[in-house]
Amino acid sequence: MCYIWNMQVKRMRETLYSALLLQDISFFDSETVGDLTSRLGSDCQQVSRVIGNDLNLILRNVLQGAGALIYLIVLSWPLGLCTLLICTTLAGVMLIYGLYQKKAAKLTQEFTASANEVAQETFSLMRTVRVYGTEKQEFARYNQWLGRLADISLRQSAAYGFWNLSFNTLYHSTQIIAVLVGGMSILTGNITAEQLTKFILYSEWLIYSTWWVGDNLSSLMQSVGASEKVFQLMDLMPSNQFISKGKKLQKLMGRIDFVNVSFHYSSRPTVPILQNVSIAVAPGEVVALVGLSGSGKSTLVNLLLRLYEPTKGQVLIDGFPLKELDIKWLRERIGYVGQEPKLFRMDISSNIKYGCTRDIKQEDIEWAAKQAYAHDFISSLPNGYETLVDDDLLSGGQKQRIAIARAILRDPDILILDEATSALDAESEHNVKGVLRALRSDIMTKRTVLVIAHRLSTIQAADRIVVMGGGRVIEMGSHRDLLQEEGLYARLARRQADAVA
Ligand SMILES: Nc1ncnc2c1ncn2[C@@H]1O[C@H](COP(=O)(O)OP(=O)(O)OP(=O)(O)O)[C@@H](O)[C@H]1O
Repeated sequence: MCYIWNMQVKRMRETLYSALLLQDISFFDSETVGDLTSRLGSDCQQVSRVIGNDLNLILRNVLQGAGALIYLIVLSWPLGLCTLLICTTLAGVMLIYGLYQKKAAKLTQEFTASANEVAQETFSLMRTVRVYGTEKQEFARYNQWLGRLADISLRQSAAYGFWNLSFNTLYHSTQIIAVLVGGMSILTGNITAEQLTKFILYSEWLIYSTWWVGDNLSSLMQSVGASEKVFQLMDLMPSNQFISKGKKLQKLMGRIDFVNVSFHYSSRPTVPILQNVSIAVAPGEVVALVGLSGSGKSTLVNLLLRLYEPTKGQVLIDGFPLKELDIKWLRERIGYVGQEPKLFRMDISSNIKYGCTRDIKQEDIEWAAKQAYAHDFISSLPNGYETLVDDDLLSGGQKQRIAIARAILRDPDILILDEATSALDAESEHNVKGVLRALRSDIMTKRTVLVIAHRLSTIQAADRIVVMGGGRVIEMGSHRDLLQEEGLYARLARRQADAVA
């Protein structure tokens, strides 16, 4: 038992390692959360059972059956061959049954993963479900998968019944044949009554061994069906960025060049997301990316973070292709605040110092929180910085301020803000913008900043504004220049001004 448990933990560790530490982010785009979690849970359990239990029992019964068969043939070869024929038929039925179980196990895993996915999605989107009153629809969606699972298990029971019937029929046939053929052999004096009794006992032994092998083989096949996906995952080649040791520069200056970059997501190979994008960002420059929703701004940032590789062109940092740089070293020097910061279920201090590799003191954490205007609300929480964060505890703006504090504490050479202030009220946004301005203007810690924002008021002071449309750069310049150009930026700025008025 302990051995099987250890095996299971080992498989779970290997599976998680393979997914988390060796795969690119695109791997997670193509997998559902339910599928991945069931691989870690029930699939790994099945794999351990194969190694720890089924194989052992199969081997023991094969040896026992082979011994019994040899003894039977020695006792009486015609009777031995009849029993062998029956056992071969039984093995044939067993094989078909085993293959069916393998297929059924695979479907069971898939349906369980889909059911888990629906349950996880419903629980995480509970507010939306409540507000839209779709509890019954969600229940029906879940039930639909459970129905499929029930259907499969019904078929599995029917197959088991067929297998049991075949076994019983063939088992009793052996006894009938033994009595008939054996009785005639006694009459003709070929064997003695004692030999026939031994024969019946050993043939029972053989057929039971065959049954045990069959039973364990079918559960082995089920495990193989379930474990295929675990092994597929463990066999995946690790991503290049984790195996090749790249360059570590003495100092990151913060120059960024997107050179003729084109990109599409592998899940939608026919939809170009970026087309021949070329942008050069000087060290210490603040560049804002604006454009309509879906124009590819976040994707460009994803390429800079090397979450995806460009399909054409390249991204250079300080003149070096991203691929040549040590990815861990580079990411340690980049601060990133995303659109909807999700916090970890840890205390606030741990969330702020998350991913920081240098030695951090509590004063540093509080300093960063003060800079991000998060200190006051954190202090008012019952346990202050020790408060455990759960998703309902903090508002969107408060989470965003914690994420900004995390980026500030990192003291990055390149700061990326993807709609980082979208959830803040006007006053907090003004305050945080002040901090971000200070962060980049400090001569000692001058850093390159890439800002994505829909609220154009956020980025007016940027050194340069890049306007994107349909995956291309369509305008570039300062706020004032772009207003004069009368293009998309000017139109967007006018619309936002109208909306405020
Ligand atoms: N992981 C993904 N797989 C497939 N397509 C994706 C993925 N992420 C984004 N896309 C698609 O890429 C396009 C560009 O998305 P992106 O998030 O880069 O736009 P954006 O300009 O940042 O939009 P927004 O301002 O709304 O955040 C969209 O059409 C989006 O549907």
